Order: sequence, then structure tokens, then C-alpha cells
Amino acid sequence: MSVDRAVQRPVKAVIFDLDGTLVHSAPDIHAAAVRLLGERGHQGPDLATVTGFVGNGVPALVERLLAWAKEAVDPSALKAAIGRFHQIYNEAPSALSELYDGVSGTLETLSAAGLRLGVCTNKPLVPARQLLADLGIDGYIEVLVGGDSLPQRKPDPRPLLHAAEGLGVAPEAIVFVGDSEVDAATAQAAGVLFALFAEGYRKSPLAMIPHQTSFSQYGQLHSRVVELAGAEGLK
Ligand SMILES: O=C(O)COP(=O)(O)O
Ligand SMILES: [Mg+2]
Repeated sequence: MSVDRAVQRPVKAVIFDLDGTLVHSAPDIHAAAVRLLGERGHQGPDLATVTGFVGNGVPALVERLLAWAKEAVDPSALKAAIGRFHQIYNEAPSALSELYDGVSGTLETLSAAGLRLGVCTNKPLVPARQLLADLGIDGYIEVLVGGDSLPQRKPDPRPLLHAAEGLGVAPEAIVFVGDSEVDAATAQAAGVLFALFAEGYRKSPLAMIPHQTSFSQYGQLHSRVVELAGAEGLK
């Protein structure tokens, strides 16, 4: 896929989504979901069902799980269920999770090319920080914005703009790498170039998700970023 020259511009930083982008974290989210629903007397949904509920943060995930179980809850019971999910998930956020192939090497290559690196996820900060550390990539990530860092979550552009600000890089010089419709909408709203990871948790065909470039293996990402940077290259 070649990049339209009209979108090319100097790139100084790459910001990544987390779930379904750097980390295949759905197995741990699924395990926590099954435990939460089990405690409430429901048989858990399968991995694909839970994966389809990931992307808008924990409150939306828990709401979707309870709706799936056909459990009607009032706002205070929902709040308690969200709190219980946090407790369960935070006990072992990385037990079954793995980096996608090539992630570590790619972070090394991008950082050696002088790019600043950050993460902007809808996962809450505590388990996100834990996951980065447990999987050994926290040293590459200068800025981490979680789903509870600001009052707004993705697809609101503010978390991504906040991450850019934390890196001290203008939004025009950022590439955001994500796996979902939510990430694409966030990048678009923030005016940030978007690289779509095709192997994550998206629900729609690739062509339905706005992006400036896409990739299906991490070995391809550095050259995609170089293409986006165009003639002026990486700064
Ligand atoms: O917690 C979620 O719902 C998804 O997190 P993500 O933004 O890292 O994909
Ligand atoms: Mg994601």
C-alpha cells in the first residue's frame, strides 16, 4: 500500500493503542469477564464475544457483559460491577497476555531512529502500566495515557492530544497506531496520521476504517512510518 503524498509530513513520535495493538490481551479480559459473570450466576461468554466488547474502556465492557447476560442493573449496581471487574482484572492483567510478534524489536527500531514513543489506551492506568512492565516494554514508553487519565476516553481526541503534549510533540508530527474503529475515529478527530494494525480487535473490514496506512506484521511498521514521513523523513 503506498501512502498518498498529500498526507506525508515529518514524524517525530509514534503513539500506540494497547489492547489488540501492542498486546493480545483479550484472553485475560475474557478470563476476568467469565469470573465476573460466574459470580453473578451466569455462564461466561466465549473469547470472541468478549473480544468484540473491548475497545471503549471497562465501564462499556461491563455494561456489554451484563446486557449479554440479560441482567438488568440500575446505575449503582453497574458501578459496583465495574469496581468488581477492576479488582478481578487487576489481580493478573498479564497472565495470559502476549505481545504481538515483533513488537519489542519494532519499538527498539523506532526508538533507535530517534522517534519518541507513547501509549494511549482506554484500559485504566494501573493495569496498563502493569502490562507494559510485565511484558518488558515499559522502558520504551515515555508517556502513558489510560482510560481513566482524563474525564474523556477515545474516540474523544483529548487523550491522544494529551499523550502528544506529554511527549512535547505537535499532533501533526505524530503517527497513532491502533487496531480499532475507536482508534481511527480518535486519530481523525485529533488530526493525527493513523496506521491501522489489521490483526487486532476491529469489527469492520479494513476498507471501512479510515486510515493513512495499514500493516499486518510488526516487521512492516518502521517502513510504513518512513513512508508517512515522506521526503522530510523522521525528525
Ligand atoms: O480497555 C479497552 O476497552 C480497550 O483498550 P485499548 O484502547 O487499549 O484498545
Ligand atoms: Mg485496541
